Amino acid sequence: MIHIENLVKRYGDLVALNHLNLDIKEGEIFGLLGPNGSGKTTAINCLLSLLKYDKGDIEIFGQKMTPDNYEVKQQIGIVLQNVAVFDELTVSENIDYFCGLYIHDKNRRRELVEEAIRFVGLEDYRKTRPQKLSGGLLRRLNIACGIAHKPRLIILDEPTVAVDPQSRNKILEGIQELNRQGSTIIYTSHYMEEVEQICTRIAIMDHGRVIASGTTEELKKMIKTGETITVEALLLTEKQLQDIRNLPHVFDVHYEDQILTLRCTGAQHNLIRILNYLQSQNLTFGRVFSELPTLNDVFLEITGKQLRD
Ligand SMILES: Nc1ncnc2c1ncn2[C@@H]1O[C@H](COP(=O)(O)OP(=O)(O)OP(=O)(O)O)[C@@H](O)[C@H]1O
Repeated sequence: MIHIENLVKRYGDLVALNHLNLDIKEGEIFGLLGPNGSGKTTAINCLLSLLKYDKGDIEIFGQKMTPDNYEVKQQIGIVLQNVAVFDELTVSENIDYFCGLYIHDKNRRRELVEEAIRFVGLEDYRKTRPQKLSGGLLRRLNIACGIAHKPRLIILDEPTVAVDPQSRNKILEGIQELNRQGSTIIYTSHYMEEVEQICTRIAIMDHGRVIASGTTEELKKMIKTGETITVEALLLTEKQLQDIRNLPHVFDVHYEDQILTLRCTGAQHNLIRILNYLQSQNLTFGRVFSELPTLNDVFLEITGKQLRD
């Protein structure tokens, strides 16, 4: 459905997109995950022909994307980072206005506006003006305006930045429902938990390039970490740390502020082995937990830095 090939975008000397390649299929909730400044917004703006790029090709629905390809643009719903609604219109009127750009039948539009209001949970605010809405509710209105006409493709650029948990859940549920109803979704975020929760396929970006892509499971299989074990409150000597490093399947040991973090390859009994060792040394310890790899581990192993840096 979307094909991006060798996309290069420079802002002066800064290379914001460095030969970006992406393929997105119909029916996906496709997550574009990357730290701030990795090029997600630039990629979306180029995709929508809102921004000129230096090199590369973009195809949407099998057609070359150009600034005046209105046939393609008609089928895309956009929710950008900056809220763009009219202060002088109410919640319903705003949604009706944006929906009216695509749907001319008044009765059909009434249904769609009502559905969009329910989608984002703004039933109690139909007649409220945007200035009276909290940040989270305003973002929900922004989303309703972008999706009410039920486009074939919906692009959301960091829709949950700075929203309260209730609004965030409502937004994530709404996106999944839109996808069930037939829209393909592109979702950019630097929150890996969100991307992991809703996206069917993910591309991880860094420095304007895709550094890994696949389903969450596929991404996690690309890395060495199979399990991360954390043990709280210990007093470990250098000799003991060395013993721990030498335990089978342990490949990275970090000890700071009396918290021991071990990264192990996927194998059975890693936790038992470390607990047995601690017990054999008569060491006291507090909470112990074992976690499966996260997308942050994927990012960490590929780039050497945390996603949240
Ligand atoms: N108009 C601009 N002029 C100059 N540099 C820009 C401009 N817009 C973005 N950049 C730079 O391009 C790079 C990519 O930015 P972009 O906004 O696409 O990243 P992002 O992944 O969307 O980040 P964020 O999550 O902060 O939105 C960054 O280094 C940014 O500073």
